[in-house]
Amino acid sequence: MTGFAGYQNELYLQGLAGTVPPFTTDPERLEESARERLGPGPFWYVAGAAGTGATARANREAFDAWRIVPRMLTDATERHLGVSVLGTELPAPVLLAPVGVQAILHPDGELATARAAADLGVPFVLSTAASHTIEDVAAAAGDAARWFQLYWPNDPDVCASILGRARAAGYRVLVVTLDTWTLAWRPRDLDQGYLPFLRGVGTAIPFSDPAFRAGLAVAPEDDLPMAILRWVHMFTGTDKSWDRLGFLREHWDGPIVLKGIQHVDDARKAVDAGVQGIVVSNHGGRQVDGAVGSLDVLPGIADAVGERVEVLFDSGVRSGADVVKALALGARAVLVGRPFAYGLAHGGEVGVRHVLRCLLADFDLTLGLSGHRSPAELSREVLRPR
Ligand SMILES: Cc1cc2nc3c(=O)[nH]c(=O)nc-3n(C[C@H](O)[C@H](O)[C@H](O)COP(=O)(O)O)c2cc1C
Ligand SMILES: O=C(O)C(=O)c1ccccc1
Repeated sequence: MTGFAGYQNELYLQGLAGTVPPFTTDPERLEESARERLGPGPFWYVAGAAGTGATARANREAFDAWRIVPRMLTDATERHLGVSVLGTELPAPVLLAPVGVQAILHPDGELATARAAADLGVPFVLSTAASHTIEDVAAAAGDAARWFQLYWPNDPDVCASILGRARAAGYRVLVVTLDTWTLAWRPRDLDQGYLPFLRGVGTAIPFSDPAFRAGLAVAPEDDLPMAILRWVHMFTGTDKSWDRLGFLREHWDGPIVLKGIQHVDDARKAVDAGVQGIVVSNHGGRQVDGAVGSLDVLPGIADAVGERVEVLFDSGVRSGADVVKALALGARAVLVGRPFAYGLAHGGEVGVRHVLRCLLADFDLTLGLSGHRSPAELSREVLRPR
């Protein structure tokens, strides 16, 4: 067995030789062991969700509401997992979601994640709230696909400067996150008094930005709280609107993807705005409590937009079966968040690579065993409601 499923063989052969994998292959156990490794601050910051956690639960329930109906004797021994996303061939329909402040999980943070992703050819989406700069992460990623996620600063000079840096450093796709113009009510973080951002973790990009620094009376190194406050003010606020997307278009000549779409009408507005893609996402349940599961809204959105924008999906993807379900319901590819963050916490680059290889192997095998040779063969016919 070759391809991504080869990781299964590798692990069995290691087992034969008396060794077991350095980290668990099971996503739930991985979360448990991340909890043991990390302090409560970082662990709950990553694992936590908005309010009562109802949306994060709804994300998982939405996956559980669908069941795969396997087909036999289809000869799915040879499989091709590759998909084309926004003009690039990816080895599999999986990307790493933008996750900020990765230095709370491992000192190498985004550098380690970018290396692991590059090694597998999986695109890594760098968050504006990263712990390393745009340029350093680009260097770590080498030739691999680079995507940049924007927390859209109110200050146009700072926004233009950050976008210019990302373009100059070779990032091609811009992901604009719409659902986090302020942080939600997150009781875990409030009870712990833990927000990494307020400790200056996740500020590498603004603090290294000439336009941002030019607006400060005192350098961030000399007055950290003031610089953090200014940045928080800059990326929170409600002055964004659909008509202002033109500003981003003027400053970005590659594909633009809007992240955080949950309503069919917003998906249609994205089409009208002329962007190239959307991420159907509720931020892993971290923003609106009591919201609909992200997978529940995917089919309606996919139907509404058709081929006019590329539809990506995230929030709650944990297994190969989840990837099959999201693709069958209309996603071209999925992004994963927390699982790779736990991998990073376990072993930096090696941990992220392990988690990714597990997910890709699981997807490869689930796709094949359910009778399919490629993502293109997945449609709603493959699923049944529970
Ligand atoms: C710790 C953490 C930090 C995140 N930071 C960002 C971020 O900086 N920008 C962003 O667009 N999304 C961010 N997200 C949301 C993810 O991109 C993604 O939407 C979400 O994690 C998907 O859900 P999952 O964790 O269930 O896979 C973050 C998520 C987590 C868990
Ligand atoms: O925590 C998050 O979900 C998130 O998106 C974020 C926002 C600001 C800084 C770091 C992460």
